[in-house]
Amino acid sequence: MRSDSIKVGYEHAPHRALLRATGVTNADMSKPFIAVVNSYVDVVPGHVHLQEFGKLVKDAIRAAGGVPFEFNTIAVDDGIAMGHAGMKFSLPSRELIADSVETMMEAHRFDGMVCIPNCDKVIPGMLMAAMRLDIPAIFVSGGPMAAGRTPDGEALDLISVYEGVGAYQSGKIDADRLKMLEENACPACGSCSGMFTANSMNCLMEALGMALPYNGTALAKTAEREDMAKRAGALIMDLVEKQITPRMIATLDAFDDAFALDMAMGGSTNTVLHGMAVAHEAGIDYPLARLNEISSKVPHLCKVSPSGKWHMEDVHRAGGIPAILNEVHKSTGLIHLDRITVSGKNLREAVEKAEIKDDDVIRRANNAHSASGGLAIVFGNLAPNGGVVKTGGVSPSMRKFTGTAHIYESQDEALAGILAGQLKGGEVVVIRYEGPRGGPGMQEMLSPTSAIMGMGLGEKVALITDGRFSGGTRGACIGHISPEAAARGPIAALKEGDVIDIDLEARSLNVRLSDEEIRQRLVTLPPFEPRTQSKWLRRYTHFVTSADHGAVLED
Ligand SMILES: CC(C)(O)[C@@H](O)C(=O)O
Ligand SMILES: [Mg+2]
Repeated sequence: MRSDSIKVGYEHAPHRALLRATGVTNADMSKPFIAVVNSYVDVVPGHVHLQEFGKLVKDAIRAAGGVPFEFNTIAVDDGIAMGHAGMKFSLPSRELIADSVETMMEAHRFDGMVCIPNCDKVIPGMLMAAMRLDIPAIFVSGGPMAAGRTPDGEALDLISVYEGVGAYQSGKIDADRLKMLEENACPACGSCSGMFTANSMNCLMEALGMALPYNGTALAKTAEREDMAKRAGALIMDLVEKQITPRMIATLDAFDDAFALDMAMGGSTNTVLHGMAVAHEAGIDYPLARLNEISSKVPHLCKVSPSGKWHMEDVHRAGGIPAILNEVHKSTGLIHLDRITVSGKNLREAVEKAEIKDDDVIRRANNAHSASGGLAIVFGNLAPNGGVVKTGGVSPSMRKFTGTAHIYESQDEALAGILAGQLKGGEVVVIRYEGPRGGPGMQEMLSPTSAIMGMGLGEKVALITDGRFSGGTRGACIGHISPEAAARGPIAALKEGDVIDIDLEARSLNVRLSDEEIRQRLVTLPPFEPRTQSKWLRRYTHFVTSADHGAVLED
């Protein structure tokens, strides 16, 4: 066992002395040492309940013959970090989590790990570490929050409040309504209840094979979720015994299946960024353009908030991720069912018998929202290396749009301008210098996109950025534009009033300028100066790579 290198032999008497002081007994010394990688923090509703949740896992490990050792990662609450300088730290926290899990696992030679993520960056951070280490691992998430309800029963979620801000600013709702939204949108612990980034990633882990069936949809603090924790604590012992490791599970076929699910369920655009980063750590160079090939073959079957009225509890009730995967399998033949998963069984075991129990929530392929998937990658002279859009969240009238550039040099400037009523309609809002290096930290633009929707401008303006979006963003919003402005991508060449053409069917994003004009404009720009005094973020800007490679740090 890996852990023999800290607990076997006379030369490890000091190590054992220390382990005894933590409560390890003589009998424990011959057992596998299992890390419980928790992410309990008080400030995130998706993590506030994970202390007792982690205990369920530890007890199960011990009952199955292992010795559990729990440690914690950080967890950023994107919704609280949103709309101010705090959001610059969100994506970089993913790298801190990956590196800290690697550090703890390597320093203490654990034999396996049960990872307990839930919200946005914690899932990819832990998954990146699991792929990097390639030591037996299983994931069990903290679970989604239930949807909120207005006093008359209308479903609410965090995005209702974000869009409420724009509606209040433009006089569409009063202060009492905004207060009601604030008080009712998030009823309890769990990851915010729509198909936002946390739930998207927790669902993708089922398709990847790194989490048990229903990991993405069984609500937090339910008997079903707690049973999943207990099963994960027992299953890690089998994975260690059989030496089934993450890279044996998360193969290229597994990533293809995860992105096929993403297309069918209309996941957050962040799944593209994080999926590329996790694949990179698994040693797989996943080409961004491959997503369009998958999107063209996989129907969009499920519209969950912000793209529709359903929430995770509805998806669970309707059959969950296994039911979506089964419908994709039956209608496209694309899903690789005979792949091993952390359950010790093949994907087929959970998927083939799964039925759709409510075909309003999970549509059948012959009645899909669209024949192509809910995400797309656009290319063109503004995005030579790609841009990402959640097509499932774009209204039909905005899938083809031409507008004049209204340029903001930062998210803060854009939010202030939008809320001050600067937009009239017919514009393409350009928010630049918010890429991985330029921001730095590639902020999510939920505040500006929600303000646009809340002010009723969603059918009148589009928005493009080298930053990224929240899973709660909807509308004609294209993000992750690569190369970013700080890397002198063409988005840096744009001037106020330039005419921009967006065509989602053609997967294109272009400005009506010649290549020579773009080149001329770029060479006149001054050298880029990092825009942060933060020591950590300054270091981050030196190592971060482009969004089309997952914005990972250079190896
Ligand atoms: C605040 C949210 C909804 O978590 C957002 O940050 C996301 O990425 O979905
Ligand atoms: Mg987020």
